Amino acid sequence: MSDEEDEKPRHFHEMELDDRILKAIAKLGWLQPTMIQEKAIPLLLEGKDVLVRARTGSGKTAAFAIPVIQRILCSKKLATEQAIKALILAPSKELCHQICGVVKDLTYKCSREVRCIDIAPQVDLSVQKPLLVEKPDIVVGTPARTLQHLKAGNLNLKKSLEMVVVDEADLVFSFGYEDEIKELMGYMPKIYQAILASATLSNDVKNLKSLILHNPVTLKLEEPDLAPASQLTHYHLYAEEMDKAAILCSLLKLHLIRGKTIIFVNTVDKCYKIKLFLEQFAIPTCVLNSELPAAIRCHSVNQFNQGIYDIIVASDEKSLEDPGTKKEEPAKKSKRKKDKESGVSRGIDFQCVANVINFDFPQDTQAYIHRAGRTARGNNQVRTCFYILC
Ligand SMILES: Nc1ncnc2c1ncn2[C@@H]1O[C@H](COP(=O)(O)OP(=O)(O)OP(=O)(O)O)[C@@H](O)[C@H]1O
Repeated sequence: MSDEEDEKPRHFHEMELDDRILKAIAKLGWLQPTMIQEKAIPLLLEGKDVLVRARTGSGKTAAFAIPVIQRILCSKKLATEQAIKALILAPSKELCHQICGVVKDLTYKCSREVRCIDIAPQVDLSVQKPLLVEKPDIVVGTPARTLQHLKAGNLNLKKSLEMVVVDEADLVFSFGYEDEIKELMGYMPKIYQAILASATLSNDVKNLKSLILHNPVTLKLEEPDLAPASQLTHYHLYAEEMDKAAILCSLLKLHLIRGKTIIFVNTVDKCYKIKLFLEQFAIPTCVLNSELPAAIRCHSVNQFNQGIYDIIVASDEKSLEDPGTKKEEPAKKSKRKKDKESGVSRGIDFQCVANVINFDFPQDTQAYIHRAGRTARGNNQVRTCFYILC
């Protein structure tokens, strides 16, 4: 094969995928794999352990979900018994909900053959037990929740499990899941294929890698952390703190900022202040923060994605925690309960976002990257904007 042919992007239909997966991909409107999917899917189909490092919004979820589904469909041809084949771990309830949604989209032509359940919602264990007794092919959950079911004897992975995926691996340890992951390993079979997906290669990911992966291939794309300028434009506006709300309101009212918009702030209180302020000027908004119950957070993201609201005010105070401080510090001022398993700027797939506004300055480069990563996602070629008010 010539170099030129070698460099040509591959198409999904060249990856020897089941027809039902290809039909689902076509229904999603994905014309060709993203760069990380093109590289990761063939390796995963070969059964290799892979550490997938690619920028936020690059399509990592389908990069691991497609091979997982393909492998299950293949094993179904021979299997006589229904069994749990894949476990997907993610650090927040929103992400688990989202991953399960992607799997469901990709299995819409084979939903009887490949069943997936999300055990992250904090309902009583006994409510989910009957679902697990049916042995769905794929179980998605947070490490803590999965461990609870394993300890309660509702889940038995030792005999049947073939694949383990950890999504947003760099967050798993910083969410305080280190002990749970170590304990979880005791419930795994000796041999399984493991996949770690992460937007960054932190020390936490390296620790997780040595804990979970065996002789892995590390896929680290040589690409910038942020979407290219053809997809994403960055602007900054200088403003006094007290003028920022009025400026924001004017930009929206004058339609200088158009389309679906995420406004990031650094605290939960600010989230409500901005919402109330904008609503005084008849600008409807919804809010997202770690003090909202999980079901409401998922509802807010759905409402935004369905276009019921064009503006969401999100506080990503979780990502502001020092990743080095693994243990949760006792809340100093607020008596309100924050959900440890919530994630706002990390991994959430807000759909068709035209603008991201940093009402509060992101605390560090990673926060900047992850906020920016809520827009210009996948192969979306529509130009989007990232504003900073500082
Ligand atoms: N091949 C593709 N073509 C077009 N769009 C795609 C493709 N694959 C995934 N997408 C879309 O790209 C968006 C981002 O995908 P995904 O959430 O998997 O990214 P990610 O790399 O996991 O990001 P993050 O690190 O923020 O979690 C989604 O809306 C998804 O539907």
